[in-house]
Amino acid sequence: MIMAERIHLYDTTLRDGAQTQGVDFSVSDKIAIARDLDALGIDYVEGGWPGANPTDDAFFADPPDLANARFTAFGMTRRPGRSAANDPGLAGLIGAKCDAVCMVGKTWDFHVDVALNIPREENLELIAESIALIRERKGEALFDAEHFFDGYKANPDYALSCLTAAYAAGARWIVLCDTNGGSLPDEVERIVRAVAESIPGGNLGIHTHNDTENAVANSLAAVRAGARMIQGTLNGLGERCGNANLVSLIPTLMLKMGFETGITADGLRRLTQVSRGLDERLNRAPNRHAPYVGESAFAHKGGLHVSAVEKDPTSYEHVDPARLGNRRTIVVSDQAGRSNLLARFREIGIEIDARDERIGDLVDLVKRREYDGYAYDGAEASFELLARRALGEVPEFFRLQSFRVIDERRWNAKDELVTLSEATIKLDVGSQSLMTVAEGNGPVNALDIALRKALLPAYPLLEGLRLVDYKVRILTPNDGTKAVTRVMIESTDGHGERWSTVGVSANVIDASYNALHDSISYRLFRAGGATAHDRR
Ligand SMILES: CC(=O)SCCNC(=O)CCNC(=O)[C@H](O)C(C)(C)COP(=O)(O)OP(=O)(O)OC[C@H]1O[C@@H](n2cnc3c(N)ncnc32)[C@H](O)[C@@H]1OP(=O)(O)O
Ligand SMILES: CC(=O)C(=O)O
Repeated sequence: MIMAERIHLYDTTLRDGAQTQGVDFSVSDKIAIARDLDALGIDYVEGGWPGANPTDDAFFADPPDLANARFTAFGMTRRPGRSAANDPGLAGLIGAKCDAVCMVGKTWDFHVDVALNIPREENLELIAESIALIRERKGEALFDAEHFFDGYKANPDYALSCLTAAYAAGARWIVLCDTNGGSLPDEVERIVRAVAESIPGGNLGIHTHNDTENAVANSLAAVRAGARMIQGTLNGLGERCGNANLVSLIPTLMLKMGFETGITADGLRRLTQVSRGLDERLNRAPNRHAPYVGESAFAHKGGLHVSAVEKDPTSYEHVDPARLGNRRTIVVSDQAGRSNLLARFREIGIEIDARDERIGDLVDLVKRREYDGYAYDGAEASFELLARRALGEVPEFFRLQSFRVIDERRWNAKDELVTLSEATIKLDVGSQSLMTVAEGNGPVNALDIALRKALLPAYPLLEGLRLVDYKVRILTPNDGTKAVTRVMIESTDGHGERWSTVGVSANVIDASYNALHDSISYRLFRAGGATAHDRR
């Protein structure tokens, strides 16, 4: 049996990822992320730079126990004018509780001249002495060759002599860094091949940045040329435009290029969860379009696509989403055909004969409503109601007679400027006519409160219903303040269930009411809805 070649995965989310503008990990974030990476099967988890800030000091003073990964500290070669043994930076690395140390060193003559401002020979001493000391005191030293590709293009002999100094001093991995992120895949492949020939036996790694949107492609080019370690981050976090995205690289290496990594098939199925878990921690919306793990990565919208996917998913899927822990979704919109509707019906549990003529009517209705501004591909609950109403399955839980909303902006008794809204709503629930009034901090909030106040006695299960997201989009911007607006609402029942609804109107309050009406109707319908208002 031919054994697959092994790629070693080195994660720098907690160090280069922490250099992302707007990202600020706490110690507990770092602990949780390190554990996720370890459970995934990453070989090296770089925890940060001990000595650089109190968070990293605290993290390295009491690091998490990792079952598989080598917990790694990052730092730089010694400062000029000091011995390695007397360098405070190296002392911090030696004192850190870790299994390995990765040190960045200069390899571009321009940087040695300008940033360090020392003779080029001296930089070779910085590298060799620092690597040798770390190797002796910590067991494993890795060398991040900063600006290697720019350095090689400017002065190949000098750039290579820096690598040779690190290798001869005992660096286990020599990692070639595209620090400014400006290299292209053909250059990376050519240069890595040349290095592999110049330093035979050296374990080469690659560390790329995404400044030309080529960090993943550059990492793969380096692997083609012989690199066997990839440094990258979860979701491509990192300085400026980010680092190579390990979440994209891992499945490509394993499922397409046939490499072995420390990640098992079970680990791979955790990838979607790990990627989205990081976004959750950072309070960011996950990228729907992220390859392999995004919500849209296996979402089929075009009618032709869905028709074929229904027959065999491999017709429009390059890998099985289940292998990444992701799932297939079928989207209904104005790009849909009968197949989209039938697939969605199956997903939501509607049983209908594929030849039923109401399906064609519903396709036409969806297309007309999308033309008017509705967007059902982001409002699954509104689509389900539309479909079930067309099939006569949704009762009228309440009927609006009228609503009125008043906004008031005034100075209060404390001489502060306040804006308050008041909504009055009249509606029928069964044979009862009701009227309620409520105040809110804005017109939609007041309307929402008034609506629920009226409905709660008849439908107590609405108690936990909350709006978690509210988005307004102007659909006809050229109409100025007369523009048609689309409101998308995301609601929760307070027990983890979430659903999205949509409303469209030239009046933003009216559009909001439509979306609220669908949100409440959907909640009542899902609670068993086909019977009337007295459900509790
Ligand atoms: C390519 C990369 O992403 S490498 C990682 C970059 N990440 C970070 O910088 C985040 C953590 N850094 C820090 O907290 C701080 O920069 C520290 C604690 C490391 C150093 O802080 P300071 O001592 O205040 O120095 P400062 O950051 O202003 O400048 C860096 C110094 O290191 C020197 N230096 C840079 N690279 C190296 C190197 N490989 N070897 C030795 N010295 C170096 C610079 O020449 C500069 O020296 P100077 O002050 O004599 O001009
Ligand atoms: C080491 C590193 O982060 C870089 O060169 O980009």
